[in-house]
Amino acid sequence: MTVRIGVIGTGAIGRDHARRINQVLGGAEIVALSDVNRASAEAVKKDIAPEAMVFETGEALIASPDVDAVLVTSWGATHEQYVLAAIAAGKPCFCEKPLATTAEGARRIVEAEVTHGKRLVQVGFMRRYDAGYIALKKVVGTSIGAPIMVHAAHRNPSVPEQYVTPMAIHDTMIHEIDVLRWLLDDDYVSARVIFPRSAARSHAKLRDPQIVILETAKGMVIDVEIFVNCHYGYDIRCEVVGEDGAASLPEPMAVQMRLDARLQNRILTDWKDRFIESYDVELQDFIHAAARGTAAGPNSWDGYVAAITSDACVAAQEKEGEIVPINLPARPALYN
Ligand SMILES: NC(=O)C1=CN([C@@H]2O[C@H](COP(=O)(O)OP(=O)(O)OC[C@H]3O[C@@H](n4cnc5c(N)ncnc54)[C@H](O)[C@@H]3O)[C@@H](O)[C@H]2O)C=CC1
Ligand SMILES: O=C1[C@@H](O)[C@H](O)[C@@H](O)[C@H](O)[C@H]1O
Repeated sequence: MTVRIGVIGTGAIGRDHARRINQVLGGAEIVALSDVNRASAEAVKKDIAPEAMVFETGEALIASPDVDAVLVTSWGATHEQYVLAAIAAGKPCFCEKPLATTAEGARRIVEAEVTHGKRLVQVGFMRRYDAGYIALKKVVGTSIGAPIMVHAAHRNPSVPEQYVTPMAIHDTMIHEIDVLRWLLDDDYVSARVIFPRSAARSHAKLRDPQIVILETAKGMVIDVEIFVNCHYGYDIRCEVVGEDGAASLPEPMAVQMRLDARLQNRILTDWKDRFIESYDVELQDFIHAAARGTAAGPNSWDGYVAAITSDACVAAQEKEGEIVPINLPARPALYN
């Protein structure tokens, strides 16, 4: 079966996901596109999916009998309405992070999916599909023994002036919030944020860098440095310290050069390149599940937990240095 997919939001990542579905992956084709900026959808049709229909609204795209499954890649604040519409239509839906911009919104999606009674939603936490994180997960709790601490860093070379302090959590660190919970098989119980002096390249409305300290239910302590104007490259680091040893996320493959009396490795500068294979694998997983009328991978519950944790981290930014508790409701059986 070829899964007929409609994409809502054809900006940077929507276009890239459309490209991978039509040109890289198997088992699906892009049949529908929609964007509030119609010219953007028309451009993706012209360049990537000439057979696709362009719909005036995301809701019309979801309702179309020609669409089997939906990709939501519009701005974060619009995700909830489209995911809820896809669930109401009984169609599998891949939603980019965040699942919703409020914990309340994510809870509404969980409730709708639970009422539907079957998984339909996959959240775009692609790091769970990254070969490096998968290899790291294999040694956590085995070769290095039970984990005790994690030291992680998320560094972007630069961000635009509109990027303000809370975005460091719900736009950027949300990836660590999800992947570390998955890596450690644990949940968070508190968050605390510490700000060093701001870097010279930071902006007026951004305190950058910052360090978030999370504690987990099993007693682990995690520090995550978020530095989004680090200048030198896109750098994702993660070291897990266990009872018997420590393990680090592998560096992305890079040719090592001996040049000009220096030993050199290129450092990537763009998240699109750093996780290119993970995006391919996550979407292939979505296609396989969608062909069976369901969803796999990170689920709505993971999106909800990430939203609750993000809110706590933002509260912790505002109460600099204070410990903010994180309380999770009971997990519905659908997500066990
Ligand atoms: N997993 C990952 O690593 C990444 C995830 N993202 C997520 O993907 C989403 C999109 O990000 P980008 O592509 O970078 O943004 P973008 O701004 O390049 O594209 C978003 C598109 O959505 C359209 N749009 C906005 N509101 C809409 C609505 N109500 N209905 C239909 N279309 C609408 C805009 O016109 C724009 O074309 C965000 O939620 C972002 O957090 C973005 C980058 C990386
Ligand atoms: O999701 C992403 C972007 O939206 C975000 O702005 C970046 O900071 C992340 O590194 C990237 O993976």
